[in-house]
Order: sequence, then structure tokens, then C-alpha cells
Amino acid sequence: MTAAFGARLAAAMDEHGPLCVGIDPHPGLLASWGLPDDVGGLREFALRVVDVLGGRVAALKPQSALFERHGAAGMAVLEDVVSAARAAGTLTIVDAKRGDIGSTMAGYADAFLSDGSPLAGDAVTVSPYLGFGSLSPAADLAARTGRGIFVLCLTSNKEGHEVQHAVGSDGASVAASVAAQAAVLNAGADPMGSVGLVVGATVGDAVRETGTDLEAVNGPLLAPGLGAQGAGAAELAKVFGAARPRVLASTSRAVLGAGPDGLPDAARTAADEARGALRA
Ligand SMILES: O=c1ccn([C@@H]2O[C@H](COP(=O)(O)O)[C@@H](O)[C@H]2O)c(=O)[nH]1
Repeated sequence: MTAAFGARLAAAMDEHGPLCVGIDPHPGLLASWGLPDDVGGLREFALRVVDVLGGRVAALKPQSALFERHGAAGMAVLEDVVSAARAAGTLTIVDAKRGDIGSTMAGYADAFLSDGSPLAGDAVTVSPYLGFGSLSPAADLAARTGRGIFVLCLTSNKEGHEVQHAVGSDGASVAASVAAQAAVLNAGADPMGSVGLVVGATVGDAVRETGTDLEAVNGPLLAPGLGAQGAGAAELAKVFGAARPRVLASTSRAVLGAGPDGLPDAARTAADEARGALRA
């Protein structure tokens, strides 16, 4: 039986440091790598990232949107990325941000979390804005297959504020409520559970302002926003406070922009910065 995602991610972070590199094949990045913005360019770019960084970072995070924009052939490349990363022994978090009513969520869960699905990496990002309970099919299937989910909690974009800081009739903010429900699913897991949260490194004081208890979550905290979105080591340390040991810092364009030859150094520097910032 495969070990639970939380345990596998904790081991990968111990071995490689707390860095996840996003595979975001933006048209501008393809151009800067001298590649065409077509499915051939996409394939070369994405598989090169896996080839160079596989076995060097805790996780890779392919951004589904940038594969989907190439249609079915782009999705086939995403499947190849997941498979190549698995062969390299590197965890993948497919950043697809899926969320729907429970019956449809079961379909997304099958696609991204079931054994034998070519799109199933080790974890997938999901959106709780149809209600946290609507994610149950994904949380249940992830638990059964040793995979994980990352639930959007405090996203790195400024527009997330209007939804995530809103306060419900119980007096709790939406973000705090998402975190509390993740904590229930992770209760008792050791070294940590497989239900993670997405909390941007750019969110400033939002954790405190929303009363979100990240320490209680007992799951991984995926922190995008480093580099291209403006956050650095200082922001990372400040946002997460005492929850730092469970943070998986994530960066895409800032590392990918170094080009294929510069990738190893850029990833190493980013990993060192994240490790320094998150050392408790
Ligand atoms: O709150 C969130 C959730 C997800 N993301 C994703 O992470 C990467 C960030 O890319 P950069 O190039 O490092 O800015 C991208 O795929 C986003 O969709 C996020 O940024 N914020």
C-alpha cells in the first residue's frame, strides 16, 4: 500500500528542501526558451523541466490551464509530465483548482486522484467555494489512493480577499472555516495529513486578520507567490509564523525564466532561500 501523501511529501521536503517548482508553460516563456507556442514547444519545455529538476526538488506543480490551452494534445503532454515525474521519483501537484457540486466533483476526483488515471499525480489543487463539503469525493478518494488535495484558503491574488475574508454567521472568516475543516480531516495524522491548504506568500497579515489557525491544520501549506508575484523570503517567513515547518514554497516564472541551462542554479537558489526563510 502506498504511503499517505502527507508522509511522502514530508520525506521529500526533508530530503530536498521546502521548494516546489511550478511548470507554467506561458507563451512568453516558451518564446524565451526559443520554442514555438504549440504542442511541440509545450512538450519540449515541460519535459525538459522534469528532466532537469526531477530528483532535485520536493515537488513539481504543472499548471493545468497552460496545458489545457493546447487542447487534447496539451492534456496528453500533461499526462506525460505526470508520468515522467513519477519515473524520476518526484511528487507532482497538478494545479487544476477543480471544484463543483459533489456528484461532478466525483468525476474530477476520478480524473486527478484515482489509480490508473493518466492525469493523476500525487495531489491536486481544489476550490472550496461550492462549500467545503462538496470536496468530499476528492478528499475520500485521495485518502483511499494515498494522494493529497490542496484546498484554496488564502490565495496569492488580491481579488481573493473579498471572498476569503468574508465573515459568516458563526463569526468565522471563510478562510478560517476552510482551515478548520481541513484540520478535522488531518486530525491524528503523523507526520502530517494529506489535506493541504493554499496560502499565498503575498497575503501579508491575512492569516492573523482572518483568524486562520494554520498551525492546527496539521497538513502541508502550499505557498505560491514567490518571485514573479513579488514575495520573497521575508514575506514567506512573516506570513506563516510558527506554521513554517509545514510550508512548501512554490515558484514558477522566477525559476523557469532562467532558461533550460539556468534551471538547476535557479532552483537551488530558490530552495536555499525558502529553507532559510522557513527554518523555525
Ligand atoms: O493562490 C494561488 C494559487 C495558485 N497559484 C498558482 O501558482 C503559480 C504561480 O506562478 P508564478 O509564476 O510563480 O507567479 C501559477 O500557476 C498560479 O496559478 C497562485 O499563484 N496563487
